[in-house]
Amino acid sequence: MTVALAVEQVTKRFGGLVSISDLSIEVSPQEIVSVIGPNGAGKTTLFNIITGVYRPDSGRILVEGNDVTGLAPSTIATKGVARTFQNVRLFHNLTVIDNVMAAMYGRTHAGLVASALGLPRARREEARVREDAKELLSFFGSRLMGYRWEQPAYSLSYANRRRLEIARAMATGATILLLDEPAAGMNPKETHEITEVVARLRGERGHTIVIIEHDMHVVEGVSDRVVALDHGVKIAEGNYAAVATDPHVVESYLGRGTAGTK
Ligand SMILES: Nc1ncnc2c1ncn2[C@@H]1O[C@H](COP(=O)(O)OP(=O)(O)OP(=O)(O)O)[C@@H](O)[C@H]1O
Repeated sequence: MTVALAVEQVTKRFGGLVSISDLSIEVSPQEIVSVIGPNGAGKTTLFNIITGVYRPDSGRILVEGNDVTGLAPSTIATKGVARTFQNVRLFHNLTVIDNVMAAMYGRTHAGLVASALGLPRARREEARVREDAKELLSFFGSRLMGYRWEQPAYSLSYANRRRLEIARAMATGATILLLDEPAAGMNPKETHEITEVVARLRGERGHTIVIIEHDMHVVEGVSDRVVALDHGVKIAEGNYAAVATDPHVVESYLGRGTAGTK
């Protein structure tokens, strides 16, 4: 089976600092892989390299076997990779449904401009995209129900804004989702829900998922495999139990008491 996402011997330096060092990770289709590690370990840099924000100094990124290293972020997005951010990024003045539709327009024919001009074909397409957006939002059940669809994003609770960010990533049509700390800032109930959402993204929608997460309950709950980074180096990889008890991981990360506290 083709590997969904491959990070091959990637190194990234910023000046004298090696942020990612000779890192290799393979993610199978519909696998959920968590990336853990202390602040500054290189987790966000890894996402930035996969999505084309940064070009690695060496190494390659393969999506479904195709080399995407050095391609523009917008091009890599069309290859089926979408991400969410640690700090939520939405169109805050747009409604919930318009946020989702805007993400979908990247893959429709009419596009936003034609739609804004109200051309007939564009109107038909807009109606179809709106239905797709509603169907997609129904994935989040009562949390993003009908009465919320016309509310501006800024009026949503923090947890709902995070859900909407995931909805937007799904709306791009991506198969591979990179989720940057989806449970950050959430209370225990919301954290539990997010764990279920991540599992359902794979189970019901067939997504392949890479997740950066500090909350070890979430990591334990969702991961097929865990990769631990420290100073840009992979220090452990395996199932949750193996990585969470790995002496190097305990010493560099878990032992500091920084994990699972958010
Ligand atoms: N654009 C940049 N310029 C210079 N240094 C950078 C840049 N981006 C990241 N770094 C450095 O690379 C290292 C890894 O940072 P990164 O943000 O990837 O860590 P992280 O594991 O995501 O941390 P956190 O848990 O705090 O988000 C850090 O030392 C950081 O200062």
